[in-house]
Amino acid sequence: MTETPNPHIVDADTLTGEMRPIRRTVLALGSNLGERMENLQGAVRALADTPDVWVTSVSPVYESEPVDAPEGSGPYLNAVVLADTTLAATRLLDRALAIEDAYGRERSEVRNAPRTLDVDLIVVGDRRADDDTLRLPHPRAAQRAFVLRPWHDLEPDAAIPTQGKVADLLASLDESGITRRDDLHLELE
Ligand SMILES: Nc1ncnc2c1ncn2[C@@H]1O[C@H](COP(=O)(O)OP(=O)(O)OP(=O)(O)O)[C@@H](O)[C@H]1O
Ligand SMILES: Nc1nc2c(c(=O)[nH]1)N=C(CO)CN2
Repeated sequence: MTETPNPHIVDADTLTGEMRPIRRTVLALGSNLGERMENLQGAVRALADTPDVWVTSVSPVYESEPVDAPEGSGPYLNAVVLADTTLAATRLLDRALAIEDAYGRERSEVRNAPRTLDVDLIVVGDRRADDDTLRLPHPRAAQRAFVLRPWHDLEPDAAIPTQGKVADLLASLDESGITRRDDLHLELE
């Protein structure tokens, strides 16, 4: 028997223009190659300049030891950006990848190779995705203090859908590898 699609259930990503809902998004930025602060600041500006994306806050900057990275990788600067968007999650991902490219990101066969800029989608509203090109919520965010700590600075009561409260997840992680850099600030003009 073939299933008849329920006309009352609408996939928000298929809606167009003004019909699309506004979604709260959490994006994680990282850089461990080149001018790290310039790369992160460029990413914040590029996100803020993206039509249909409204950046609402930018976290403090953390310096962090590379996690699961090849020998010789340098320390990262990490930060988190909160934004509202009416873009489909797939379009936001396209934009994130284009911003990485604009800041000299080279794609390597080596897993977690050093990079000028990484822009990861952590949460896009309640959107779930589970294929190679897009996984939401980000499957590794719950184990990453360099994502959760700056996010917690902005939203102490935040939660990752199905994975738990950011504060509780952080309590189970070793944060000794991350240091807040109060001498560094990302501007949100
Ligand atoms: N939530 C997501 N955010 C960003 N990229 C994602 C996401 N889910 C899947 N991807 C896919 O992952 C691919 C590889 O991304 P990338 O090389 O930046 O991974 P990574 O940052 O090295 O690893 P990690 O995902 O563990 O942070 C991208 O081309 C993208 O299609
Ligand atoms: N400290 C730190 N380690 C990492 C990071 C990162 O942003 N910061 N990103 C990775 C792959 O995305 C792998 N390891």
